[in-house]
Amino acid sequence: MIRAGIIGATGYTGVELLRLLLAHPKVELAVITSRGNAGEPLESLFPNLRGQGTLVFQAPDVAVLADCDVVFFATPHGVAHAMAGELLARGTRVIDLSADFRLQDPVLWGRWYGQPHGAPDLLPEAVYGLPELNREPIAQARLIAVPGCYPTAITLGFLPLVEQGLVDLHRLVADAKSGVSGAGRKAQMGSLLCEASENFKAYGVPGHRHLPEILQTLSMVAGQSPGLTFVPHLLPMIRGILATLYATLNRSDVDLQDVYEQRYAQAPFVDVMPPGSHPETRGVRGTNVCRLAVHRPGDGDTVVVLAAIDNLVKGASGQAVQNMNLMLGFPETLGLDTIAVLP
Ligand SMILES: NC(=O)C1=CN([C@@H]2O[C@H](COP(=O)(O)OP(=O)(O)OC[C@H]3O[C@@H](n4cnc5c(N)ncnc54)[C@H](OP(=O)(O)O)[C@@H]3O)[C@@H](O)[C@H]2O)C=CC1
Ligand SMILES: CC(=O)N[C@@H](CCC(=O)OP(=O)(O)O)C(=O)O
Repeated sequence: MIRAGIIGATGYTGVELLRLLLAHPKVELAVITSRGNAGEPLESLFPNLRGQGTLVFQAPDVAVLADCDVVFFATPHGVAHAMAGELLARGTRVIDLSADFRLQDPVLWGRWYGQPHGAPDLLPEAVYGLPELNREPIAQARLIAVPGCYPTAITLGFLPLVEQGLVDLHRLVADAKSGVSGAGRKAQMGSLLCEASENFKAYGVPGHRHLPEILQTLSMVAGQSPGLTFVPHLLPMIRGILATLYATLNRSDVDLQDVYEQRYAQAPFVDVMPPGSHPETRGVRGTNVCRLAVHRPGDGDTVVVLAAIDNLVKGASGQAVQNMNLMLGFPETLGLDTIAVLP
């Protein structure tokens, strides 16, 4: 058994990690942290987890966490900057769900996140934890930057087209919709029931911090910088992201369905649906699966890709566990073979 710790176990991605790791056959959950609820038993915050052992929340303390083989950061941006270096120095692997190590350029990170990068010395060893792209580097890594939720759906959707140079790189469009849990559990006006229900809106049109993250990956794959218009929206639901992606084909003699099926043939968590399909968020709710469908309306030169994920699972905690499995040499799907919850 490996010993795991979760920093920020009271938040939405933290409790999703709890749900997955408590059921993981190779993991002993050793430390769960909360600053405000230290000393409280697990079930006092999460009654659904009553009966799942005797875990008690503890204050985040590197000396205690360093006894773990792997520590997950399910914390706001900047927290992993401050603590990851010491954990790594003490031999603990780090899987960070925040954006702290996603951008390779610390100056660019500072511009988008509004604070100076707190651990630029660690960036060279951080591996971007998208298993469908970086399976081998992840297996060798000590420090993983788990991709953001929108970047997971959008990158997986565009990847086959961009890798094979099938589309005009300067005219990519990602129209993406997220449930409210994407904003986290902390109190904020936009997440209130009266604000977020019976409403549907776009946000971040002038620039969202996931844009540089998506561009970093697609540029690396394409060998040049693409042009991407990314518009996120907030949907009146709790979980899920649906990304509708548009691109202009630069050749017409290609079987797009075959391209997608071949690209993801070895990816256990990417489901390329049959031609004509429309993936939906409830079809992935509670699972680590990204469901994709590729369309070419009217056999024209526009390709439309639909990508559905659960933002808290494939978009965060499930993907983090998938990374842990690869890092520790476990089967990639261990503890993640859950079936979607309806409705
Ligand atoms: N929600 C989502 O869909 C996704 C979120 N992410 C990222 O994952 C991270 C966590 O997100 P989410 O779970 O939504 O956030 P929440 O706001 O729901 O939870 C954050 C947790 O971090 C803890 N925390 C806050 N500040 C500190 C600190 N200084 N030191 C230690 N712990 C701290 C809090 O616990 P306490 O106050 O009890 O200590 C809280 O439980 C964020 O970086 C987010 O951007 C990534 C992909 C998707
Ligand atoms: C609906 C919603 O608010 N979603 C969040 C993104 C989810 C997230 O937390 O991503 P990071 O890990 O990159 O911060 C947002 O748009 O800011």
